[in-house]
Amino acid sequence: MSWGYAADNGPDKWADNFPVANGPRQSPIDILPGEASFDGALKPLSLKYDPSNCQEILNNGHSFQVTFVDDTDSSTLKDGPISGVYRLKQFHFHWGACDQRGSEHTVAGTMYPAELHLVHWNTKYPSFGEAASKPDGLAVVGVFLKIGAENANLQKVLDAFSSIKAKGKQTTFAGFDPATLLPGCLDYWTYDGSLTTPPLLESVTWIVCKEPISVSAEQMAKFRGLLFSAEGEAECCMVDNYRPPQPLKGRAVRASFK
Ligand SMILES: N=Nc1ccc(S(N)(=O)=O)cc1
Ligand SMILES: [Zn+2]
Repeated sequence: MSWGYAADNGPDKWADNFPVANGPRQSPIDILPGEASFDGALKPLSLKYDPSNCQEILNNGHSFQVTFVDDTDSSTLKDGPISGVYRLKQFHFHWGACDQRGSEHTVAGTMYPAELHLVHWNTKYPSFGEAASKPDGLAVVGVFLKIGAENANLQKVLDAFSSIKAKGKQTTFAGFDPATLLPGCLDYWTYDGSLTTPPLLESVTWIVCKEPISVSAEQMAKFRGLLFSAEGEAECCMVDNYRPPQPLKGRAVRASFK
């Protein structure tokens, strides 16, 4: 049986097949702002995305993701805590069955209803797959979602959900600018971590934005209409697809802001 988020294959069982689950730099973590150290050497994030690189949207049975063409440096992340050029590969979300849970990172124990992950890979390596096994291979920008006003930019993504309700469904998704999902202020916390789903590879420089973006309660309900299950299987709502915070194990969390 493959990994998931249920009692019999969820986060507490992942170490059975992926022993790195108990490694020294696992993600997510609970971010304690009072213990994060301001680092004046941290640069502002430089995110430059080309909407024409947006390719498709798919339900992979764990989340939905929007995938980008990554064969040129036209959609990249630079600066911030990283050196070199990282290319955008995909973005996806994690969310809860109710508005009180769903994010992976927490802030002083506060859980948000959802969390956006923009996944980038270091172009010093030949591909995402190669980069994913290197300690400096990936950089993921995390953005919290908070219940508030309807988010018109996010709605463009949700409008595609009818075509990808079940696991394995995908459809063309063109011309979307992921920069429209970023908060106005790009202050961030950063630490060395991992993928938050199997294979849980310890290759991610995490960059978690302090400022959330808004999502309406009705929009969150649409996330919960997606299915973990494939067509023809017993329907299982795609909710609570988040890993809880993992031990910090001595890692430093730095802040780009005072
Ligand atoms: N296999 N690819 C993955 C990419 C990103 C993440 S996450 N949730 O850490 O951004 C997990 C798996
Ligand atoms: Zn993620």
